[in-house]
Parts: sequence; C-alpha cells; structure tokens
Amino acid sequence: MKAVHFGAGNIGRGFVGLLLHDAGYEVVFADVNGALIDELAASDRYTVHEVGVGARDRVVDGCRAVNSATDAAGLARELADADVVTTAVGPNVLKFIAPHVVEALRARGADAPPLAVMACENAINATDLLRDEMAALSGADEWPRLAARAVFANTAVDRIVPAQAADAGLDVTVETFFEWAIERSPFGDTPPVIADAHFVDDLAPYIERKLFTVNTGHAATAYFGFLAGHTRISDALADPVVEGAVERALGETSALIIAKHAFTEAEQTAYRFTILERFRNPDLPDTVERVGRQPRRKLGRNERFIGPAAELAERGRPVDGLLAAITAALRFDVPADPESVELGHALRTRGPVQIVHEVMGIAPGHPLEDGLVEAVAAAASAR
Ligand SMILES: NC(=O)c1ccc[n+]([C@@H]2O[C@H](COP(=O)([O-])OP(=O)(O)OC[C@H]3O[C@@H](n4cnc5c(N)ncnc54)[C@H](O)[C@@H]3O)[C@@H](O)[C@H]2O)c1
Ligand SMILES: O=P(O)(O)OC[C@@H](O)[C@@H](O)[C@H](O)[C@H](O)CO
Repeated sequence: MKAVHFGAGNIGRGFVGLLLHDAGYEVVFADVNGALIDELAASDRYTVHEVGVGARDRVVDGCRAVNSATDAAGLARELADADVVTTAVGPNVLKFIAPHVVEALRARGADAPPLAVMACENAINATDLLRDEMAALSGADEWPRLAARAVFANTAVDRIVPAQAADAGLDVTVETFFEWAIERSPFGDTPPVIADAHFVDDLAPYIERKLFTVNTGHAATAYFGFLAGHTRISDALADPVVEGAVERALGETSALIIAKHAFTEAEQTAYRFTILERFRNPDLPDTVERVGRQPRRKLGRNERFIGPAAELAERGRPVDGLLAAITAALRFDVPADPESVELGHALRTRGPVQIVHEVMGIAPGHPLEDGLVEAVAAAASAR
C-alpha cells in the first residue's frame, strides 16, 4: 500500500506520515520546500519525539520524498500507483494541490482501485474544498469520469505539533495526544486500513467539536496571551486573566456543541478540561505566534470564531467571550505575519462595517453584525 502525502511540515511528518507509516503504508512526502525535500530524500527515516505523560519516540522509516514544485514527472510516477493521497498544507493551499491530483486521476486507469483522497487541514470539510477545486479545473464534461476514480473523505485531525527547533533536522516534537476521525460512508464497505484512525458515520460533530473547542480555545489563548505579553502558549494559559477570557469563549462554544450534537454537558466539560491541560503541557514549546498565525483566515466565516458566534447569535445565545477574542485577534500585531499586517492595514483604511462584511463574511442584518462591528471598532481604536 502506498500513500502520497502533500505537506512534509509539522503535522505532515509528526502525525499523518507517522499514522500512515504505522498502518503499513509506504509513505511518499511531496512538498515545495526544496531544502526539506532534499533532506528527506537523503535520509529515509526520522524520529517523532512525543512529550508529556506516556511519551515515547517513534521512528518513521522507508519514506521517500518528491519536490512537487520542480519534479512533476517524479510526482506523477509516485501518484500513478498510490492508494491514498493526503494533505496537510493549509486550507488556502489546497488549490495548488488540486492540479496534481486531477492529473493523477486523468492518468489512472478506469479499472484501477479508486484513489482515497483525504485533506487533513483545520477547516470544515477540507476534502470537499479540494474536490471542488479539482472539479472546477476539470470542467463539467470530464469531472464525473475523473470523480469516479477517487473517493473523497473529510477528516478531523488533532495533535499539537509546534514549530520545530532550528537544529531538529527532520525529527519532530509532538504531544502524546492524537485523534484522526475520518468519514466512513464515502468508502462503502472498504475503508482504508489505518489502525490509529477512527471512521465515523457523521463527521460534523467531530470536526465542529474539534475546531470550535481545541482551535477556538487555542487561538483565544494565543491572542489574549499576545496582548498580555506572553510568548509561549503554556505561559499564556498560566495567566489567570488569559485563562478567564479563554474559558468565557469556550463556555459559549461548548453551549453550541451541546445544543447541536449528541455530546452531553459532562462529556463536553471533560473534553474542554483535557484540551486546556494539553495547552498547559510545559514540555511542548508552542508559541502564541504559531498558534495565532494567519489571523485573517482564522476570522473567516466558517472558522473557529465567526462560525460558532454566528450560530450562537442566530439562536439568541450570548457571544461576548467570542467577541472579545475576535477583538484580540484583530490586535495580533506581528510584523512577520502577512495576514496580521494585512488586517492592521484594513483596520486603518476600511470601516468596521466593511471588515465585518468582507473579511468575516457576515451579511448585513445578521444578528451577529452589530456586536461584530463594535468588536472591530474596539480593535481599530486600540491597534
Ligand atoms: N501543527 C499542528 O498542530 C496542526 C494540527 C492539526 C492540523 N494542522 C493543520 O495542518 C496543516 C499544516 O499545518 P502545519 O502546522 O503542519 O504547517 P507547516 O507549515 O509546518 O507545514 C505545511 C507544509 O506544507 C508545505 N506546502 C506549502 N505549499 C505547498 C504546496 N503547494 N505543495 C506542497 N506542499 C506545500 C510547506 O512547505 C510545509 O512544509 C494546516 O491546515 C494546519 O491547520 C496543524
Ligand atoms: O493550524 P492552525 O493555524 O489552523 O491553528 C493553529 C493551532 O491551533 C493548530 O495547529 C493546533 O495545534 C492543532 O489544530 C491541534 O490539533
């Protein structure tokens, strides 16, 4: 069995590549980072170092690497007999992966077993986003023929993999916790065998619980922590002011998760407790800059703040904790982060109403609109 994984970065090596390797797949990493690919190609192995309770080292060996920016022929050869394609490149990069997978499906015989395609990104239904990019490239005439040669399954991935030390080489430091939930129904009776993943009939509860608890809480910790002058996530959460603000936002998203899905209040409380303990892990060198990265993406309509806040407002439920986190996100002033710079420019040159409509995707008259406009105005006067 063979898997081609796009994105040999932190979660690619520290989670997806590891779980596929452990499931018996021959893993081929595809990436546009030439130095990283050269290093992977020169060594067929790396070590995943877990930190925290029950930590152990895990070796990923027998892997190969291909530069997807410069070696189209090599990538096509690897994709030709792949069973699985996965991605961990960031949701905004999926459009650049789409042409490669379209070409792979064009070259794939109609009788070959279908290619399992699973995007492992922090976004609702990321695989559908990739499939839609592919369908648009292919066109209405050809697409049904290509689509029949693949199975597209959405997934939810959870493991904190921080930015790695400059001298770490290919090795990756990760937390011990991990969860990979994959939609079962697209595969019919023959889901791929990935022992450490679990297949679920309905992914929505898992991806929403993950994105609106882990990622809402994580990003809130980063943005409130940044404003309080902290560098590390664990230090930020040790600050009672930050912790209180994060708890308020998570109290609101938890109310939504319980109202929408079959998780009990006790289950959601336990889940929340566990994730805050994960953020507190002092052995995990995670930073507010990494976790807060790309604040514009994180303030998108279906993302970790606006997504749950919009649904809560539609239900007449409180959203003050989330609005405070949104103001903090807009005040994340990190010159090295292009999206932070872009938001700073938007706050100086565009009015709050325009930002709410165009950046956050909230329509005029939506019940969240007035609160959001106030949150944006507060950030504009503070930044
Ligand atoms: N790090 C985590 O804790 C974590 C956990 C769960 C999910 N995720 C998600 O996984 C994705 C990747 O995150 P990460 O932390 O590993 O980021 P990362 O920056 O460490 O890795 C991304 C990799 O994608 C590569 N890449 C960029 N453009 C590419 C292209 N066109 N083709 C092929 N490769 C390309 C980059 O060179 C890089 O190696 C994101 O969607 C993120 O939200 C991350
Ligand atoms: O990857 P992002 O930028 O969407 O979010 C940053 C972190 O919250 C994220 O990478 C978490 O570490 C991860 O989602 C944990 O499963």
